[in-house]
Amino acid sequence: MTASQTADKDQVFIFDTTLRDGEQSPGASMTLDEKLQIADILDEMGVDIIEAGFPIASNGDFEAVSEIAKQAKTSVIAGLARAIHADIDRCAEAVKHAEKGRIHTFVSTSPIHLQFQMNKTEEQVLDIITDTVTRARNLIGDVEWSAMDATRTPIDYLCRCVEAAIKCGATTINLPDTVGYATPDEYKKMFADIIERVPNSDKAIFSVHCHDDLGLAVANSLAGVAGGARQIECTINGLGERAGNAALEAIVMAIRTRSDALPYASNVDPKFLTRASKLVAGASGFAVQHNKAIVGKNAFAHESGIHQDGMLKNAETYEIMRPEDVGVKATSLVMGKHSGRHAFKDKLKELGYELGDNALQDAFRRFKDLADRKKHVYDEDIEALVEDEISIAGENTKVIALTVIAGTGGPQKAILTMDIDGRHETREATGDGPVDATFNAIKAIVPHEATLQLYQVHAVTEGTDAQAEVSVRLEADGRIATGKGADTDTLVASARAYVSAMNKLAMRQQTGNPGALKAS
Ligand SMILES: CC(=O)SCCNC(=O)CCNC(=O)[C@H](O)C(C)(C)COP(=O)(O)OP(=O)(O)OC[C@H]1O[C@@H](n2cnc3c(N)ncnc32)[C@H](O)[C@@H]1OP(=O)(O)O
Ligand SMILES: CC(C)C(=O)C(=O)O
Ligand SMILES: [Mg+2]
Repeated sequence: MTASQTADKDQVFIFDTTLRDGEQSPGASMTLDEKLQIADILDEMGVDIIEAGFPIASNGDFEAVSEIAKQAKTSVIAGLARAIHADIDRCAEAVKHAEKGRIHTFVSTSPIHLQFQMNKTEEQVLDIITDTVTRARNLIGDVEWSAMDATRTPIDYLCRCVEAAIKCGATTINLPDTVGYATPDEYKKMFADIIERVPNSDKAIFSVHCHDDLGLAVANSLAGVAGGARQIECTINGLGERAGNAALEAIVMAIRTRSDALPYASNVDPKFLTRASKLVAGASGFAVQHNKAIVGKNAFAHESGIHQDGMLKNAETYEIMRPEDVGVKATSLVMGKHSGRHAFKDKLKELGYELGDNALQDAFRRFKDLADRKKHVYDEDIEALVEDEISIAGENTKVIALTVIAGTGGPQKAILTMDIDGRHETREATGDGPVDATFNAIKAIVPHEATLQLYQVHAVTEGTDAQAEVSVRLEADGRIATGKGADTDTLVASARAYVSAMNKLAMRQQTGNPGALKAS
């Protein structure tokens, strides 16, 4: 594989290490079946190289790399190996089933790693590089060599290591920011310097591999590419050691979306990104944070009124990517306390309601009140609210305020204020339970003799903050009327439902006056 130029854009190779570095996240172990599914989608989406595991680590890892190697259609399948013959041989054994296999061998180069992890001198490590890269190259034509902790390695020594690896046949040179320490400028300069100083640097493709300890993994990866690297090592959802690796989806979409500033091309088809993200989240058990770039639940969702208004006028006002390009069906305008009238009206239209100006204003005011009290406002909530609004529109007897004192002490007491033809009246009443007290308070304000035939409550949605939808059926003079009320407070919904039934009954008696209701 060689770096090529497509028109005015340089090709960057995407190297996915979800199944190796990603799986190194504590608690993210995946089964063989899950790994095969993930590898399959990575292959299909156009990932150039899949690092399928670390074959010496366990028999399970060996089997996973071998099986993925067998199933791969177009991707190169790589396995990781320390700078140890046994690791390299085991890796070669696992990737040999692939049409295109790669051994990825690595060794530490930084002073702190040489002293404490490896207990070796610089010269000893140089000999190890020569020995192990040569061994790998004798087993396979595609060898990647990585300088573990490259970004904390003195540049002169790093140049010598890279030179030795290329001399022994490494075709890819990876300079990882193993501990997520680099800044973008430093990382870019490191690549530019090494590529300029190392003899035969053009014989290998240089690769970035960044960790997110300082939240700079994607920025550093792109900076490394600006410095001359043409392979990017990354993971789906940024899964990986500690704070994770650079997120593949962010890299791919940054390159596509800002092709003006980042003149590179990748083979990855972004339509698969959402599916791949869900698959990895499910297999690893690491849920994706809602505000994660590209694949987070909120990446294409808007709740605030000003943004929703902008989105309805032109999606480019607040979105720099099209959701369908990354496999998301559509942008969602989430109704909540920050939403405005434009989005509310649009939502009503979607739900099949066309309200007049006044009804719309009333419904919007009630929606805002509801959103203040309720964490999630679902379509069903809005439907219940609008149905309630429609049923009381034009009624001249309305519930204004209700306070109920309930509990074990009894008797339960309701203090109710109602609007009757523009006049406010307040009464207190007790009852056998809070609903009975509430209905007695209504009767105290509007004395009538209709009888209650049915009282029914159901929750509009799930959760303790769900709206209650109450149905009340009243009967008078052989006529029957049913009223509905909806509110997060079951008693308020009950009062509304009762008053609505009362109003309807009065209309049916053609008096229009609930106070005129008589018992049959
Ligand atoms: C930055 C990275 O992501 S590096 C990859 C990290 N991933 C993993 O470690 C996951 C898989 N690892 C494993 O299953 C195990 O660690 C194994 C099988 C590789 C090794 O297990 P063990 O032999 O029990 O060794 P252990 O893990 O305790 O210690 C690591 C040994 O490897 C050595 N080592 C570490 N990196 C390298 C390297 N690149 N090349 C050669 N030796 C290395 C260490 O110095 C230490 O050797 P020592 O025993 O002589 O001190
Ligand atoms: C093994 C290497 C490439 C690595 O994962 C790192 O240095 O972070
Ligand atoms: Mg890593």
